[in-house]
Amino acid sequence: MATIRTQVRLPVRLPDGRVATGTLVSFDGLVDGREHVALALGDGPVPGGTGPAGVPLVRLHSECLTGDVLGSRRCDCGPQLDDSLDLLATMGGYLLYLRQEGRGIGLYAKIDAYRLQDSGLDTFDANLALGYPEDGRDYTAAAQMLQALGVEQVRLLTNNRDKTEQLNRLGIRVVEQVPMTVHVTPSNRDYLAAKASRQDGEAATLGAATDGEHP
Ligand SMILES: Nc1nc2c(ncn2[C@@H]2O[C@H](COP(=O)(O)OP(=O)(O)OP(=O)(O)O)[C@@H](O)[C@H]2O)c(=O)[nH]1
Ligand SMILES: [Zn+2]
Repeated sequence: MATIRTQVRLPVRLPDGRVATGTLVSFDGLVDGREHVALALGDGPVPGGTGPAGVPLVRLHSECLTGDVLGSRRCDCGPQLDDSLDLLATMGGYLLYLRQEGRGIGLYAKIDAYRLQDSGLDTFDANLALGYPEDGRDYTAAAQMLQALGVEQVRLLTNNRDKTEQLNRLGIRVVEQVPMTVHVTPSNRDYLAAKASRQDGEAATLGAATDGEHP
């Protein structure tokens, strides 16, 4: 069982320039020993909003240094992080920032996988060619974090059915899977297409937005 270790107030700049007051939470006892954090935003779920009152909106965001920090256009993690912060600040809820870089294989391995993708493999075959699973992410620590936060039911912001299924199995009830906008650019088109065709249940074409890019 995990417990809350520390919580601190964290003002965060939202994509539109507004500043929201969040609370950053760290944990003791997480099963994988990684430094995952939760960011609580807003005043909690809005009664009478789009979902059942009292059930918070939650985003499980897997770390992506290239997309989240450096603005890489090879994936759509950065714009999806922005969308999540924007929505969570408005509706209230939690961002769980999970240290699962490269779908769990780590940053250097992801960079190796990118090099293989540049020679023709898709995102999943590149992982397999390096001896890694297509997607090795386990959300047990995420479930522990939610339990420590006192959250037993969630409206989960994702297109990835594996997240929903794992959380349900781990005792966190996903009452609704809320789709994310997919941000398509010329640089991530093949990556998103591979995800859509290879991941069963991935609603990757839902709400697609074409983001401008000047090569
Ligand atoms: N190994 C590997 N990881 C990648 C690649 N591109 C992005 N990632 C990682 O994938 C993770 C994000 O996963 P996505 O598949 O984009 O999205 P998701 O979290 O499964 O699903 P959503 O909840 O719908 O966003 C991050 O940890 C990224 O670092 C890649 O080509 N190879
Ligand atoms: Zn990414």
